[in-house]
Amino acid sequence: MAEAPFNKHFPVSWEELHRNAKALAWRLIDRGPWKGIIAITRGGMVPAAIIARELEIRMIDTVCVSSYDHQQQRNATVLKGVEGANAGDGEGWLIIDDLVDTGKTAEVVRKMLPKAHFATVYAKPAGRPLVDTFITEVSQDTWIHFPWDIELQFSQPIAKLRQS
Ligand SMILES: O=P(O)(O)OC[C@H]1O[C@H](OP(=O)(O)OP(=O)(O)O)[C@H](O)[C@@H]1O
Ligand code: HPA
Ligand SMILES: [Mg+2]
Repeated sequence: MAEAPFNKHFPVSWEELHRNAKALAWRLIDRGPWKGIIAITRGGMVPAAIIARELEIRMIDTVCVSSYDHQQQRNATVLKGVEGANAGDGEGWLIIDDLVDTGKTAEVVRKMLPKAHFATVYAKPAGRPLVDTFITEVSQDTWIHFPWDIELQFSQPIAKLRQS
């Protein structure tokens, strides 16, 4: 498959992620009570932890899905479904992921838990119809760099960038 054309880059700091995940918790609190959270690994575990803390939810399970090698999308492969939580058709449960991009991951997980409420911090237009609640939309050609994938490093002065 050809490399996806991500023309724009959107780095997210830990503070920004925390603030946005907390904003998501504010949106979700009045739609509960929630029986528990299903976090989509791995990216969903960080916002899921923040939301669980804010909503005082201690029942948390995971659905383990893998669909990207860095920016290269593969088929969404389910490595583990919901096991311990007894979530049934998902009624009253929250599914949390960091983002929806093409919506492939969301599609697979929605089939497993059709009545669950699917929430993400970020959404791109193609995935947006599959999410019930999200906080920030970015364009389809933007790659979001999460804080766990990046580190502080030297940045060229703008003048130097102009010269190259
Ligand atoms: O809407 P989609 O096009 O399916 O993309 C969104 C999914 O891709 C990323 O996960 P990834 O499979 O890269 O695994 P990770 O969470 O372990 O990084 C992200 O965390 C979402 O789960
Ligand atoms: O924009 C993205 N950023 C990080 N992981 C992703 N997985 C799909 N799209 C993205
Ligand atoms: Mg993921």
